[in-house]
Parts: sequence; C-alpha cells; structure tokens
Amino acid sequence: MLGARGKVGAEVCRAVEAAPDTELVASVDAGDDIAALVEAGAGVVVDFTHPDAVMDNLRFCIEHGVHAVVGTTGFDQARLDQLETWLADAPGVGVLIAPNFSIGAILMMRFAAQAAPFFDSVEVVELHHPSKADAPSGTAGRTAELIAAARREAGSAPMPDATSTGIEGARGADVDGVRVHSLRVRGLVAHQEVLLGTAGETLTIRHDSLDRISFTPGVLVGVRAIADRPGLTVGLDGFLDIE
Ligand SMILES: NC(=O)C1=CN([C@@H]2O[C@H](COP(=O)(O)OP(=O)(O)OC[C@H]3O[C@@H](n4cnc5c(N)ncnc54)[C@H](OP(=O)(O)O)[C@@H]3O)[C@@H](O)[C@H]2O)C=CC1
Ligand SMILES: O=C(O)C1=N[C@H](C(=O)O)C[C@H](O)C1
Repeated sequence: MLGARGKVGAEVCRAVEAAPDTELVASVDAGDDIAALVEAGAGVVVDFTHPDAVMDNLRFCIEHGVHAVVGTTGFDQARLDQLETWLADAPGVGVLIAPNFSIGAILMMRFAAQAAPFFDSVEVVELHHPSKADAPSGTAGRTAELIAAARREAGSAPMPDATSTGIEGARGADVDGVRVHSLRVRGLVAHQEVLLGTAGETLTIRHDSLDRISFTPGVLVGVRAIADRPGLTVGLDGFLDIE
C-alpha cells in the first residue's frame, strides 16, 4: 500500500487485511522507502497518495514489474500517454487508474452520460472536504468528459449560456465544454451532483460517499483482477459486470 497512513490508504489497508484472499505485505507512506514494496514481494501496489507523487511511484512499480491499482487523482492525457510509454517496455504489467472506486459514483457517471444528450443544459457540482489537494475532483473531470463525449456523439447543440460579464470563476471551470463547480466544505467527504435541464423540467443525479469505506470494495475488485489486465485501464467499469 502506498499512502498507507492517508485517509483512504488506512481504509484500504484494513480491507486488504480483512479479505480472505489478499495479504498486506508492505505499508509505505511519505518518507518511507518505496523499495520496501519490492523487498516484501508485493504482486500488486495500491496507490492513494498525492497527484505530485503518483507518477514517480508508478514509474517505480512498472520498472519493477509490479501491477498497480491507482486511486490517486491528477491524471490528464499527457500523464496517461506517459504511462502507456512506460508500459510498452513492461509487457504483462497492468495499471488501473480509477477516478472513483465507489459503485455509486461509477453508476452516477454512467447515468449522467446516458442522460446528457436529452437535455439542453448539463452542469456538474462536486463537493468535498477542504483537505483535498485538487480541484476539480478526478471524478468531476471524468464525468464532464463522459458527458461531453455523449453529447458530441449525439450531435447535441452547445449549451445555452448568455453570461457575458461578471466575476471570473463564477461559472466554474470549463472541462471539455461542461461547467464544473468545486465546493470545499468542512464535514463533507465526497459528493457530486449532475444537474440537467430542458424546457420545463430538470433532472438531478446525486451521489454521496458518506464514508471512505465506500471505496474499498472497488479497490479489492481491481487488486484481484489487475494481473489479468496487462497495459493501461482507465476506470473500474470494465472490471465490473455492468453494461
Ligand atoms: N479513486 C478514488 O476512488 C478515490 C481517490 N482519492 C484520491 O486519493 C488521493 C489520496 O486521498 P486521501 O487519502 O484523501 O489523501 P491523504 O492526504 O489523506 O493521504 C495521502 C497519503 O499519502 C502520503 N504520501 C504522499 N506522498 C507519498 C509518497 N510519495 N509515497 C507514499 N505516500 C505518500 C501522504 O503523506 P503526507 O500527508 O505526509 O504527505 C498521506 O499519508 C487523492 O488524490 C484523492 O483525490 C480519494 C478517495 C477516493
Ligand atoms: O479526494 C477525495 O476525497 C476524493 N477524490 C477522488 C476524486 O478526486 O474524484 C474521488 C472521490 O471524489 C474522493
């Protein structure tokens, strides 16, 4: 486990230890030597660290032939391309990058993409604890990309928005043409709403992670499957039995 003392890492350690078919062989956090993972004979590394740390961690894992299941956020296309390059020199090694491991969030993203072409307007609001390093969240970024792709495929018109003046930032971030708004509020864990609207009606799709144990079943799914999925996989969807 990389990030073993972190908020999610600590939950993952407990889940791995509690599962009958997985064993926690090494717990590494900031300041520890990552080589401990290889020395302990880890077959799979789980990374919940920091966007600034994760690429170095993954280069180490790939170079040492260790599969990786990654929850850490901060992956843009350039980073994914870099991983593909490293993986090309490491046949058989699998890396799973999942912006969100909770089943509810995965379904929320799917439902949002499914609904997006049927509405004139779609915006994303993500709400998290204030110690979160990145904004917008990885989940919100991925949701916006999926919404944009679904609308492109359907030939949807641009979203209506007459804003021409105001304070910068008031309309949120533009992710692939979809507005994403980030709230950081003490007491929250991880929440997201997708608001869709058309003439005379709105639809709101909301997901709430109320506890970080919501992420651990998905992480275990990834840990069990990654050795059979060489190369780079983005999103846990392909590991689950959902159409
Ligand atoms: N995909 C998903 O389902 C989810 C993803 N996340 C993402 O996971 C990441 C971690 O989140 P969270 O647990 O809340 O964050 P935390 O800050 O609570 O935990 C991260 C831990 O990683 C440690 N760390 C930092 N750098 C390294 C390194 N190079 N090697 C080993 N450990 C390191 C930190 O140490 P220190 O504090 O000393 O720096 C800290 O203990 C974030 O990117 C977050 O967005 C979170 C929830 C779900
Ligand atoms: O930092 C968090 O807490 C979370 N990070 C992930 C993200 O950025 O999407 C997943 C979840 O939202 C919790």
